[in-house]
Amino acid sequence: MKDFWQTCVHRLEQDLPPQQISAWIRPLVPLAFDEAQAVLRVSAPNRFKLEWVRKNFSRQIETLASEWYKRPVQVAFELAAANAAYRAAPASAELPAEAPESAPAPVVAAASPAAAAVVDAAHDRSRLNTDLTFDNFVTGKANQLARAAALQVAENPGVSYNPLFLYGGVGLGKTHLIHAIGNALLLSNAGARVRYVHADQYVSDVVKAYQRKAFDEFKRYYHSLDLLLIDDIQFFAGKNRTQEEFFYAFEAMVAQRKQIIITSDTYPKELPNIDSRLISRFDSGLTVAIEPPELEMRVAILLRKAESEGVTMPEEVAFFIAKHLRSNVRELEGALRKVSAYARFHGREVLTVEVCKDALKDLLSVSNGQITVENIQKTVADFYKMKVADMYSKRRPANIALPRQVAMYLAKELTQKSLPEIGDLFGGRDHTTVLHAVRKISDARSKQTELNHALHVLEQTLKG
Ligand SMILES: Nc1ncnc2c1ncn2[C@@H]1O[C@H](COP(=O)(O)OP(=O)(O)OP(=O)(O)O)[C@@H](O)[C@H]1O
Repeated sequence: MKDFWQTCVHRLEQDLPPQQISAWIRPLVPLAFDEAQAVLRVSAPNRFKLEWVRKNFSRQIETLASEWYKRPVQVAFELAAANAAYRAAPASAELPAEAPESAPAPVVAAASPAAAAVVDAAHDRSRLNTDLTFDNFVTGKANQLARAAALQVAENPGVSYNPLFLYGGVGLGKTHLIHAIGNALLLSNAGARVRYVHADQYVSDVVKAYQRKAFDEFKRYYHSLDLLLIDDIQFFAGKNRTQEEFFYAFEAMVAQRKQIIITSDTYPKELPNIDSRLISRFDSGLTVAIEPPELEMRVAILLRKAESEGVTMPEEVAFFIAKHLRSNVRELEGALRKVSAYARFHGREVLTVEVCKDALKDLLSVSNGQITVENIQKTVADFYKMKVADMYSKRRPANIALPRQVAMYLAKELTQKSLPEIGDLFGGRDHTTVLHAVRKISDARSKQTELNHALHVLEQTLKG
């Protein structure tokens, strides 16, 4: 094992420049070779290094290991024990430790060992996922504006659009794009203070700061950032203390030309239960939508993701999946995982349309249009013993309003219809009424067992 590793490093030294060897290869520690599984375990000192090495050097190391052990060897990278323990600590408990350093680190090129150490530390603090970059973000009509704005902000933080407000439906790449901005900024300026935070986490940080009477530290930390990426801001709804704190952080950062990027499932004026002074701030920079991807883009995404996972996907297969699954990118990723697992399990080396039809049977029956809004209205009306006509009527007694909202929720969940289309099919209601119903039922479902059960029965009935 030791001999192998020495030889491996020696061989890599012949191919790679010395800075890369000292930045990425020397910090690795060979742990063990598992004879039975032919797996070589190697540890990396931190998550950033681990991901970088896995992406950039694992093939070379695997080839060398396979030559040495005379059979195909896989390399498994893991975090060094001390760091694994650090990563496992709850995020919010680390808040005080993340207080800003006194001076920004200098801008450094990412390849030198010193630079690598700075980038590592910055990534660990920032909570960025280094896998989400501009390079692997597929662009099409649906997101080109958002991507262009994101690039612009990554290149000139704090001076172009502040805040940048990105909104769109679930699974369309908002989170991906804001991580890409953070990663790009850290690559060009490893000393930048970047922080990604989900709105929920921010809310719980506010609560903890309140309990520990640590608001000064909390404020100092957030106000000192160069780039704050805050995801899913709709989760601030009704959280008044959080909104107030965020308002101060926002004002302080924008005044110092520090960049704020916000994502949400809807545009600022549509955000329910958010203070109007915050809403007007959200809208004061640039607000851009990310739309659902069009067919060609869905195909491109599937092909790109398949390739990066080492799956050979013929174009006709990608077209088949993309034609049937239209709503979002997360759904496409799920389909790709399902299809490749199915093919592996059934020993089918080549992905074909037939394999996809079998593997995606459940998903396809929903998106094939077998479930229509009319069908949902009838099924829900039967279930609640009311007249179908009340689905379209303007009457609003509670015994009608709830089933109608349930039907709207199911229409959004089980069909490809947009909110305005659903509104039309429910007696010409506004899309905001549908949105309200979808949110209300989805929230109530997570809290009320009885409602959840009813929805489950309805879903099963509709899916056949
Ligand atoms: N244009 C794209 N190119 C490549 N991958 C994408 C693209 N858009 C989305 N993805 C991938 O799809 C998945 C879902 O995207 P993401 O989490 O960014 O969605 P989101 O809009 O933040 O959704 P949510 O509102 O549910 O948080 C991620 O794995 C992401 O990497």
